Amino acid sequence: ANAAARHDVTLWARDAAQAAAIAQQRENTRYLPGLPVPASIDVRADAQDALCALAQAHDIAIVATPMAGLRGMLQALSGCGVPVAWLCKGFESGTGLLGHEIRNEVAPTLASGALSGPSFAQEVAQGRPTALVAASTDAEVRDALVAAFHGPSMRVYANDDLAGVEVGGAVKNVLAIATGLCDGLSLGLNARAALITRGLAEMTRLGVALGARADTFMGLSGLGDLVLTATGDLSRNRRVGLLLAQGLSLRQAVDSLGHVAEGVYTARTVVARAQQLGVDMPISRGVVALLDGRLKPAEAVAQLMGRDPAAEAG
Ligand SMILES: NC(=O)C1=CN([C@@H]2O[C@H](COP(=O)(O)OP(=O)(O)OC[C@H]3O[C@@H](n4cnc5c(N)ncnc54)[C@H](O)[C@@H]3O)[C@@H](O)[C@H]2O)C=CC1
Ligand SMILES: O=C(CO)COP(=O)(O)O
Repeated sequence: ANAAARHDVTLWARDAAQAAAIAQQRENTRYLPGLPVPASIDVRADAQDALCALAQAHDIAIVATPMAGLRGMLQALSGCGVPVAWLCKGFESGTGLLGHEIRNEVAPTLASGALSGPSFAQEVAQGRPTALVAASTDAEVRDALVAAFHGPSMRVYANDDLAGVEVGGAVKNVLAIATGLCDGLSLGLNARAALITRGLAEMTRLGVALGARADTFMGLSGLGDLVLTATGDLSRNRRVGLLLAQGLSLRQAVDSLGHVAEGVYTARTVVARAQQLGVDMPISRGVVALLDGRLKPAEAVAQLMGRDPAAEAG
């Protein structure tokens, strides 16, 4: 809706029935109920092999699937000659790859990037003020994203550190599960601030080891999205933590959301990649132990607090 105020926008959905319902009702009742889909947005469900033609009618294609759908969408859109940006935040299950690493595998020459930062979809759709980061190593992609989305209710900042922006978006989901758990166990505001701050430190360590710049993590996709997701009750990842603290099983928690909580699928990869690189990520490790059922919520907290003293930096 934000982009549609100034540009021709086509919304493509893989599910024809859902596309028809959105087109007719002018509302996505399943995923964003109560928020109008502007009449100017053309809603379609063309076959996937017709996606290229659809993309070529526009300046940029935006992929808004969970991480699990990104590979297929990049395959479908590679070779269309249209820049592509994804909104997904996470590491791909199975391969453990970030979005740009998937792109390197399936479409290495595709002009592409990520649009990320603190942005609950509901608030964006309501037109509330939001700031995003357009990340790409390709200046034309950054410019295309700014041209598409920068407007009265949305500021879009450019950043060429795609790896850093992607690590921020992926790791904050894992840390939001931890913070939801902390709040669900009523551990207090001191504990929440400590988790967010130490979480930012471990996110930054992993990002720098993966080639990102440390300052990126002080920006919108690092600190910004971490604060939003860890403290905002609209977050699905935070809700997973809150529900686990109430004693629900992981399956019950995930099923009750009705939406993807990427941190659940990303946590193991974060820890595995950190271990390969010799990076210590105690909070993420605790989340994985909890998700795997190896620790109960209170035991995960005790393990975190029981570690040896350490220097704050480094
Ligand atoms: N909802 C939010 O506030 C924000 C979400 N994101 C990220 O965007 C991504 C998508 O999130 P949501 O739209 O909120 O998730 P969602 O669970 O609400 O909706 C996912 C949509 O993708 C479709 N889908 C699922 N698997 C697919 C696949 N394999 N191929 C194609 N389509 C598929 C579903 O049918 C559904 O329409 C996630 O990576 C999330 O982290 C980023 C910023 C904000
Ligand atoms: O990424 C988001 C906001 O920037 C959405 O977070 P959740 O997926 O936890 O709802």
